[in-house]
Amino acid sequence: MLKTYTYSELSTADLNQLVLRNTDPANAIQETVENIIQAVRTKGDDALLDYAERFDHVKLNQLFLDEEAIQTLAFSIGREQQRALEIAFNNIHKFHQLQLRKEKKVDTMPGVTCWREPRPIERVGLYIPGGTAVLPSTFLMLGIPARIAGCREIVVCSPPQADGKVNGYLAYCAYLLKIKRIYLVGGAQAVAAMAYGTASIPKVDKIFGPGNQFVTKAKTIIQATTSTAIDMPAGPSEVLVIANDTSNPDFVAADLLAQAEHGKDSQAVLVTNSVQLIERVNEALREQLAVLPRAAIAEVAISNSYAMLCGNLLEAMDFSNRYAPEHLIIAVDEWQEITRKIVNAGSVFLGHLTPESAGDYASGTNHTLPTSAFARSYSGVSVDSFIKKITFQHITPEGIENIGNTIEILAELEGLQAHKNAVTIRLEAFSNTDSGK
Ligand SMILES: NC(=O)c1ccc[n+]([C@@H]2O[C@H](COP(=O)([O-])OP(=O)(O)OC[C@H]3O[C@@H](n4cnc5c(N)ncnc54)[C@H](O)[C@@H]3O)[C@@H](O)[C@H]2O)c1
Ligand SMILES: N[C@H](CO)Cc1c[nH]c[nH+]1
Ligand SMILES: [Zn+2]
Repeated sequence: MLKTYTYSELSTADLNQLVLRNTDPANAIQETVENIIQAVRTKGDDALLDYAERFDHVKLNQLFLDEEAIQTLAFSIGREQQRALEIAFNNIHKFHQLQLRKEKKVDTMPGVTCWREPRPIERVGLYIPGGTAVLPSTFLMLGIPARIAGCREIVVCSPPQADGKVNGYLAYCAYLLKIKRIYLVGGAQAVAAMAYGTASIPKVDKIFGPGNQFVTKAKTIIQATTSTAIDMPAGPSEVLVIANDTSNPDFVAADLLAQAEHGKDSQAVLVTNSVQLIERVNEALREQLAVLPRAAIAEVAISNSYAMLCGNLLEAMDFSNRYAPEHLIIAVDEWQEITRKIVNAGSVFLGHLTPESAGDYASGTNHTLPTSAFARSYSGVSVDSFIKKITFQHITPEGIENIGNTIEILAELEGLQAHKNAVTIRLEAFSNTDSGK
């Protein structure tokens, strides 16, 4: 089961190696993805149709589902599932709506007023994974903040299923989000299509959404080589659970497996000060894997995962901060005391009754989160991710009097005479006419 490392026995180099999640050491994925991007740029829709056949094993007649097709699929699902998606929609909406806060204007000097105003990113692309599992919840996690932000055009791509459509749950999310078209494109080719545009798929300003290694690699290449931005690298799922003798080993094992079942490249890390807990969690993992439908996937992920034995909870938190997990679960009685020590994490789950699945689906927080240690510098998706904040300023006659000389001196010391002149000319005009606007 989980291989075990002892924190105090590891050198800094060993620790760095353990927290490094380089999923493409031979650069094989990089090469594949570069080729896909190039094919989409040169062959457009034809390349997308070819890739649907090659990777998704489906021959498509057209690259999208229209409003009527979406409506039919949406209402083919059960009432219980509709209700659950609606409750999730409402909770996610409630949590995200609060993120639209108006900022105050500030007078930095009398007559010099500065402020910021939000404007939605006009054209956004949402990628909804659909390879090993279709994730309608991801559609809500991306579509709701995009709608709250007020984005004008929302382009949605998801891999086609075997019947050449998307599943009904995804269609029901489109209905809730008032999205009238879904493009049947998956993987790196979807990212390339939204970055460059094709005859069918509009080019967008920013691409959002998680995905497998091909999707994540495509996003990072697009970010570096085009003017299309990305939300963040949100690749294979990860969880780090901090636990001790107060933890329930069955709950801990369940949380580790919940992320392990996402994909063979997922990682689940247990950090604890208790050897006994590691043994119990291993036992529980065996029991739960025996009845898990996706055991074949989860077992590979667990074999690439590990337990870290620490001296105490502070050391455990220190390791967690180095690892910067996408999801951090603190499954101990003393969670309140150590929460203050969190420096790096995408989303945090506190106590024994807060499974990570709550945030994946329905509590309200966003599940599109930075992976591969990017939680050191990125936040998860929020309404802010769909907005630009533009700065504004206005200077009155009193203001230019107050600040003018400072600007002149600073422009002079940088040797930028034209900058200085833009102020001097105004001060002179103002002093000549004794008027200003
Ligand atoms: N970090 C987050 O916020 C977050 C959220 C949800 C899901 N996830 C992760 O998203 C991932 C979803 O992955 P998935 O595979 O199920 O779906 P996916 O939609 O990301 O990928 C499926 C596509 O991958 C492409 N593909 C498959 N094999 C290929 C190959 N050999 N060469 C080139 N392209 C190929 C195909 O085009 C296919 O349509 C999982 O790893 C999951 O952990 C992360
Ligand atoms: N755990 C994933 C983020 O890493 C999100 C998800 C969607 N559905 C289930 N889980
Ligand atoms: Zn999940």
